[in-house]
Amino acid sequence: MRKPTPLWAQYWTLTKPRVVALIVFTAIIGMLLAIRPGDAWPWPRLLAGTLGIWLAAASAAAINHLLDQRIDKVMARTAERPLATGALKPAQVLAFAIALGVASMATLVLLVNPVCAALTFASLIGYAIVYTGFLKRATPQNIVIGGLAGAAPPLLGWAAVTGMQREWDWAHALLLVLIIFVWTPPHFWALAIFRREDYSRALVPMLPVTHGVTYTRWQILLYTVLLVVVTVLPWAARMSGVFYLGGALVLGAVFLWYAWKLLDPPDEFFAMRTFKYSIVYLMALFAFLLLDHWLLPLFDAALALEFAPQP
Ligand code: HEM
Ligand SMILES: CC(C)=CCC/C(C)=C/CC/C(C)=C/COP(=O)(O)OP(=O)(O)O
Repeated sequence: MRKPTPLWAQYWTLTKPRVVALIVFTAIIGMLLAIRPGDAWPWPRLLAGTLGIWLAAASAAAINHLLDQRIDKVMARTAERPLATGALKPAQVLAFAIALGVASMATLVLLVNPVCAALTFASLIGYAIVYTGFLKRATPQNIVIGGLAGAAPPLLGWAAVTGMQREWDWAHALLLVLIIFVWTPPHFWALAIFRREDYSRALVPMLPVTHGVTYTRWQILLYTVLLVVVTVLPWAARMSGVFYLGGALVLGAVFLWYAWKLLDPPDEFFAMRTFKYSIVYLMALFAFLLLDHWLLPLFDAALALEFAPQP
């Protein structure tokens, strides 16, 4: 007999821990890119910003569980979620989501800054209410438009550090948002192809259900080409250097290979492999942005010291 899942683990599931981990990772990278080499590190804002953004994303994820109970019960992938199985009651989930949301706003308003708090609140509403409550049920463009909320974290991180006061803050942070925004359709539609029967049974109008698999595969390829183009922009805007550019192009070439092969896949699991690669891709791309911003200047400084003329 299977051991029952402990109560704390049911609440932990509500926070979509793995998705939110990557969301917070992109927010932290937004923070670290906003600090220029030579600036002092604003540790209290970095820590409180990370906590506040995590709390908001976790609150949004819990609201998503609450509003999607009917859908989650019908889909095989989500049928074990705490509300679908009855392990938690809607009132418990609502209380948990409100507690996380209030804690998030208190942290961001009191310890970070109002710009970061307002943008984070807008993302929370964007995902939990606009995407989950309306778009998801209304149009196959749901994840394209709704993707804006999931793409916002680097901007939230950037705002935590700077308050968006300096020249170029918006332009640079929005480039990072644009990358995740364009990444979201290939990320999600690859999974949706594999899980299309789930969505069809739950009457959710995802693209493979409304427009078919072949059309969705072409859309994935189209967005992947666009993604490779937009990932060049941080280099073109002189925000990042050639180390980042090289990494982005290699990662992009592999993503293009997946998207191309998905047009005529070797087996039905290939869409799932493409989905998994999309996650590795985003983690690695943001790691390249960070290494390029922080490690290369340190390396250059060490080299300059080594070869500086001796007095
Ligand atoms: C509207 C935008 C998005 C949609 C519709 C979407 C959809 C999904 C779905 C349906 C799953 C499967 C979840 C599961 O089975 O538990 C998933 C997994 C995942 N997503 Fe997304 N996603 C979106 C945006 C994002 C963003 C912005 C990130 C991070 C920056 C992200 C990171 C992940 C990760 C890391 C997983 C794997 C979770 C695991 O291994 O359990 N997603 N996504
Ligand atoms: C404040 C802030 C940064 C908010 C962003 C919050 C957030 C958790 C975004 C993740 C996007 C996501 C997992 C969408 C899938 O929802 P779905 O309902 O289509 O997937 P499901 O079927 O797995 O529930």
